[in-house]
Amino acid sequence: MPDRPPVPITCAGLTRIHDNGVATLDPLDLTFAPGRTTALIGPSGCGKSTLLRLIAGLDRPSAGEVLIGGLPPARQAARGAIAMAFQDPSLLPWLTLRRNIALARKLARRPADPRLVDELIGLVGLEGFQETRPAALSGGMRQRAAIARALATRPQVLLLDEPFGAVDELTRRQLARDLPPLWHPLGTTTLLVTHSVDEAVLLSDRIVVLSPRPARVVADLAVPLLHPRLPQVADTAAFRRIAAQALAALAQGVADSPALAAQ
Ligand SMILES: Nc1ncnc2c1ncn2[C@@H]1O[C@H](COP(=O)(O)OP(=O)(O)OP(=O)(O)O)[C@@H](O)[C@H]1O
Repeated sequence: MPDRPPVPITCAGLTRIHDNGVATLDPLDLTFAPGRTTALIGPSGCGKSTLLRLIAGLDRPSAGEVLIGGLPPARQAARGAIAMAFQDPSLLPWLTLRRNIALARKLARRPADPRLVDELIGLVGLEGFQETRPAALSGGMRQRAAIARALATRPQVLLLDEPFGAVDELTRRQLARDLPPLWHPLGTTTLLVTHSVDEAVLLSDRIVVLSPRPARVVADLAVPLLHPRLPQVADTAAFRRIAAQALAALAQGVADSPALAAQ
């Protein structure tokens, strides 16, 4: 059962213009419903990571605002409500895997829970590596450790930026099957950035397709497939139809992009 209530995320008129003048968001108006999982897909460089960083409170918008359960991201981050697993997991090199994950709970002001920590390590397939330091883990293992670390805080908001990028295909499928049941019962509002359309359909309740930079919403697709989803769902007509719609929207966004059309 959730011990903290599910929260919505609202982005209103959100723009980020970097110091070099690069504008990443068009501005964006998006609301993410409490407890739902949304996949964000879009061409490389369109602004997906920028959007996630703004929602995480790691960056500030040039205009507009993000509210999480009515509060600014920095306030929610300070109370340990937000957890992230990014492409390049920043595990502390001097701590073992178990201690890295336990520390995340401490930083999120959650009581120690060694059983949960070990359970998560097992679920991401790192059983036996509890006392190993990050340097002795492969890139894919470190990514899985980062996912366990994010889930260990029992967050209200979970931000996943290409979390399976360095993970092999079979392990990816296993994680896609095993991980969502960990955050669904908590009512975690989850955003997943991925380059894989199939991963987006498999893991999410909704897919937001973004255009090339500056990102605007090209399509907003519901994924009305029942949970839990076994990998075989990818062979169903409903799954393939949604994947085809997402792919077509991606292509349309690129075709309609003024920047690319001018090249
Ligand atoms: N700190 C920064 N300073 C200047 N430009 C930046 C900065 N961060 C990002 N950008 C630019 O903003 C744009 C969007 O970057 P972002 O990382 O958000 O894209 P993305 O959609 O996540 O890309 P990818 O799918 O390749 O990871 C890119 O053109 C990038 O060069």
